[in-house]
Parts: sequence; structure tokens; C-alpha cells
Amino acid sequence: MSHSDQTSPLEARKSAALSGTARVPGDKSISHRALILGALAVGETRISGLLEGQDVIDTGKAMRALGARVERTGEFAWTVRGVGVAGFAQPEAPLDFGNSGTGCRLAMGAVAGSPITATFDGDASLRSRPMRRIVDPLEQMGARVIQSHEGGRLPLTLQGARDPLPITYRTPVPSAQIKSAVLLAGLSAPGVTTVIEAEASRDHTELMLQHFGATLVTEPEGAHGRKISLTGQPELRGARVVVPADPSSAAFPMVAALLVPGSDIVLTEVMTNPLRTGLITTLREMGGAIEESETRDDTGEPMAQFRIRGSRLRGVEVPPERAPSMIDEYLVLAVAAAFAEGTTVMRGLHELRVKESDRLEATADMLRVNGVKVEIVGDDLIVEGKGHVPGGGLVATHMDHRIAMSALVMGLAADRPVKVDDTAFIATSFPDFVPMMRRLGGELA
Ligand SMILES: O=C(O)C1=C[C@@H](OP(=O)(O)O)[C@@H](O)[C@H](O)C1
Ligand SMILES: C=C(OP(=O)(O)O)C(=O)O
Repeated sequence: MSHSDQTSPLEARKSAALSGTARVPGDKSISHRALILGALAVGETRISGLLEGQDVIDTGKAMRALGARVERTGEFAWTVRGVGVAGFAQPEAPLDFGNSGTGCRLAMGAVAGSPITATFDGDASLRSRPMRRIVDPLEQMGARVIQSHEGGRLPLTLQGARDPLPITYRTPVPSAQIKSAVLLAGLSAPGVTTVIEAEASRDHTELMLQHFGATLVTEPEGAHGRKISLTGQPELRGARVVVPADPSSAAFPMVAALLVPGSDIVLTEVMTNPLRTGLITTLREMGGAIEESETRDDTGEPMAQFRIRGSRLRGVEVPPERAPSMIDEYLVLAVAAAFAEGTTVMRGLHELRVKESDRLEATADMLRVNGVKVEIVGDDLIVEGKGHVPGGGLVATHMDHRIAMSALVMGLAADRPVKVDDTAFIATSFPDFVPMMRRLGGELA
């Protein structure tokens, strides 16, 4: 992304009651998958509601470089003409995934099942993130790392397998990115590729693979896990994909409306896949007034409308098994916890350390510089809620969109303004965050 050399700070101030109706942009996870499966399918895939954030745009560019035809046909409307399973062309230049772990890791899986060699790269944040977790299973399937930076990090050159082997793989951590990479590579292997996860992670890849014509069976595994078996070498056929609004983006106006007294907002068409709704469960346990209506399930993923009203929140304990269903939402939950009465304990957050930034440390710093008492104990985050937040701090974004948005939400309700050093990365996942929050009444300047 070119914006890493220009920073744009912003300040959020205590705002009057938020009101209005908004639809946040399309879901990021589904948008990446629609482009990648469209590129692996035969025929045309028509996507509506695609997230036009930089992360997804970078995935679209990579699919083009691998031989797919990717075109924008209208606002949030895109078509992809795919090359078929294992049909990727050799890219001429390194594939640049910018800030996006999802785009990069899912594309690695897809490339691992094609007889080509591709170099994967990204910005300084993505270059610092672990890739061994992805290439380990892909090497078991026959792909080979030709070159990588220290510790298996980007830039990394991967040679796809000529004859990929189907494997059974137990993911070492709950991660939809690892699971998806193995399944996408498994598309070109003969026989059944199986992924076993001890805790279920988001299942958009599984649902969309079936929508594109693959045969896949999901069974329960233990108390919270799943076993997913994909039959290899299907003919994927281009399909129509309707992308619902992203619950991870909806989280920001949702928490803002709970925190700013007297607020009353509506968020429409928010995806409600149960593997993504941990934040809503938690905010309701804290006493948040969140009403769901107009639930629909006609486009492959469920969605609903939410009315959110200003609420007095109380501290809660969030169990570790809930983490996969709200992994990207802990930053903004920590903000809600800071405004609650009482202590909130969020358990089992080790995966937060390997996101766009070390989100465990960054969240603690964000709260501390704004006068909130917070502690990290092992993998747990403990926030002492005092019913209000002093604010007045400058928050370091660390190339992480969710830190920037969380800090700005905090500033809308804190006693004194909260400033972030750089808002540029918000464009990776929620390009119209600032104008949308302003339309709802948020004071951002
Ligand atoms: O598969 C996906 O679309 C994603 C999976 C999660 O990452 P992990 O698989 O690393 O947990 C999440 O944090 C990311 O924003 C999107
Ligand atoms: C972790 C995230 O994304 P990614 O892994 O795709 O960079 C996120 O959007 O919060």
C-alpha cells in the first residue's frame, strides 16, 4: 500500500447522541474468498456488495496476475472469469498483498495446488507475520518454499505442487486462514483432504466451496471443534455471490452507539454467521441494548438488521472458547470494557499477538494512554471499567486499521478527545468509516 509513507492523524471528541441508519461495507472474509474461488472456477462469477477496501483490491490484483479476468462492473459489483482448479498462470512479478494476512495466506493455498512458482510479499506489518503455519501443511501436500525471509516470513517464493497429495491436517491454532489454505490446495489433490480444528473457526470457505459446486462434509470434533473433509479435483463453476455487511466493521458503530449516551442507530444487512457473532453475545451479556430483526438467510450466509441504543455496560468474563468467533473484535470490546462498571476479563488471546500488530500490547497501550487501568496476564487481558474514560491520549496505530477505529470510537465518548497518529490503514477494511461515523453524529476532526 502506498499510504505507508503519508500519515493522517485524526481526533475524536465527545459527541452528542448518535442516530441514523447505516450499512457498513461488505464482509472482508467473504470478499477475499469470492475473488479467489471465482479465479479457481470455470466460467463467470458475479459478485455484488464486494468490499472495495485495499486488502480485497490487492487480492483482486493478485488473481489477475495469476491469469483470472477480474473486472469492476459497477459500485461494489465485480465479475471474475476463472482459470479452473490448478489452472493458475505463472505470475510475472511478485504478488503484493499489502497489509492483508487473509489475501496472502489463502492465495498461498491456491498457488500450492498449481504447477507454478510465485513470490508473495506485503507491507512491513505483513512481512512481520508468521507464514510457517501456512507453508508447513502446504509442504506436506508437495509445495516447496524456494526462498523466504528469516523465520519463513515474507517475501517468500512458493513452488506449487505438480501432483498435490491430499492430507489430514490438525490446525495447531484455531485459524480460518490455515484451514482455508489447506482446503484451497486440496482442491487440486486427488482424494479427500481433511482439516481438523479443535475450535471451530469461521466457515466461509467451506460454505462458498459448496456454493461453487465442491463436495465437502463437516462433522463435529470434540466439544468445540470440527472436522472438514473436501473431495479433491471438483469442477468449480462460477457462481453469484452476494456479500453481506461485515460484522467486524459493524462492531465499531455498534460499540460507539452503546457508549454515547442517548444514541439510537440501526445497522442493516449485517452478516450473522454464528462463527462471527461472539462480540454481539458479549455486548449483550454486558447489558448492551442490541435488538435483531429482519433476519434473512437467502444468499448463503445469514444476515440481520440491528438496532443499538446507548446503554450502561457492566464488566464480564469472556471465555477463551469464544475467541475464534470474535478474534478481530477484542480491541473494540476492550474499549467498551473501559466504559463499563467493573472488571472485564478476556481470556485466551494469544492469537492477537500475530495480527497486523501485537494487538494484545497495542490494546493495553491504547487504553493506558487514555487513563484506563489494564493488565496483561499470560494470554488474558484484564480491563478495569470505571463507567467513564478520561481520554486525552495519543494512540499509536502500528499499521493496524482496527487500533485506529477502536481508539476513535473511544474518543466519541471519553471525557477528553482521543487522537490517533495515523488513520490511513482504515482504508484496508472500512474505507468510509470516517464519513459514516460523522453521518451518525460522531465528532471526528
Ligand atoms: O479467514 C479469514 O478471513 C480471517 C481469519 C482470521 O485470521 P486467523 O485465521 O489468522 O485467525 C481473522 O483474524 C482475519 O481477519 C480474517
Ligand atoms: C486480522 C485481520 O486481517 P488479516 O489477517 O487479513 O490481515 C483483521 O482484519 O483484523
